[in-house]
Amino acid sequence: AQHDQTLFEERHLRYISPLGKGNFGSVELCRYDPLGDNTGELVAVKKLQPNKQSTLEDFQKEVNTLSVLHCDYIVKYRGVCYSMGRLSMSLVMEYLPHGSLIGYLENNRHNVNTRRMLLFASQICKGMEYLQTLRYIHRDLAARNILVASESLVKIADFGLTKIIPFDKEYYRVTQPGESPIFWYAPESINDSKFSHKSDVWSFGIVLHELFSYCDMVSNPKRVRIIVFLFTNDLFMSLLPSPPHCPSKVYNLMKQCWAYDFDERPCFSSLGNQIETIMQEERK
Ligand SMILES: C[C@H](Nc1nc(-c2c[nH]c3ncc(Cl)cc23)ncc1F)C(=O)NCC(F)(F)F
Repeated sequence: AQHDQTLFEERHLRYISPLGKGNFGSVELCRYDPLGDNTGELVAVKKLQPNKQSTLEDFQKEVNTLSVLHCDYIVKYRGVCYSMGRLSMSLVMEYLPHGSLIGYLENNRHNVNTRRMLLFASQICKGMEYLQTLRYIHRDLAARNILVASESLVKIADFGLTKIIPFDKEYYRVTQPGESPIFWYAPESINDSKFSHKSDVWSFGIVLHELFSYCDMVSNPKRVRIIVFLFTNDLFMSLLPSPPHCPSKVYNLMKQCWAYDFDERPCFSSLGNQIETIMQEERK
């Protein structure tokens, strides 16, 4: 069947439109149409844009990472497409028409209620728990990197910064700090370039805040800059205030994720359980 095809021939990959720019490359909507009759499947194709940071080696790592991830809450790998005689390659992934969580929350405020946000949060937790079983750290968990598959399913995407934690350590120290927006970074990641499952948990707390504030906080960069200024100047980070109408139990989850000491932050399985409990109560 075409679905387990991992090699896509460039001549059948029809460009349709741009989707966006990621960490190291741009993603385009294409149709893989070997029959040439527009019956082929739509796919999201990530092309490497070599610049000072990103190299083919980084991109190859991203491809290798995604190709081994099999989880309902992670965007599906479809295969690769070589062009220019294997000199350049593209990553072919499933195309999810609802796009990223940021756009979805902005355009669907009315029908995204607390229960749906909790459902999305629990799915992101499950995806992160799965990643952790393989010792992967995402390092760029943010609403912009979450895809909406349907009104009841979200998936984690963009594994451009993902690293494997060495077997003998509980964290990964990055040599060259990238250009990722530090607003989602844990203190130890900003101060010591240290990344771990617990720094992903800190970012998850920010994603929870994005979810429950319909990504409003992100869209007013003034507030974001003030908070980043406070934070990067080693002043005590005034924790983000609770979003309007956010249940106090959910805000408490966020605050747990933002414990300054990473040992005090909950793990993803604990977060998942706490979210499930809150969901039960929301149902009553
Ligand atoms: C750089 C690319 N940017 C964008 N992608 C898409 C998109 C729609 N539908 C999609 N289906 C599969 C994929 Cl891989 C992307 C999209 N929409 C808007 C974008 F700005 C990206 O990967 N962003 C991370 C994430 F996928 F989580 F949104």
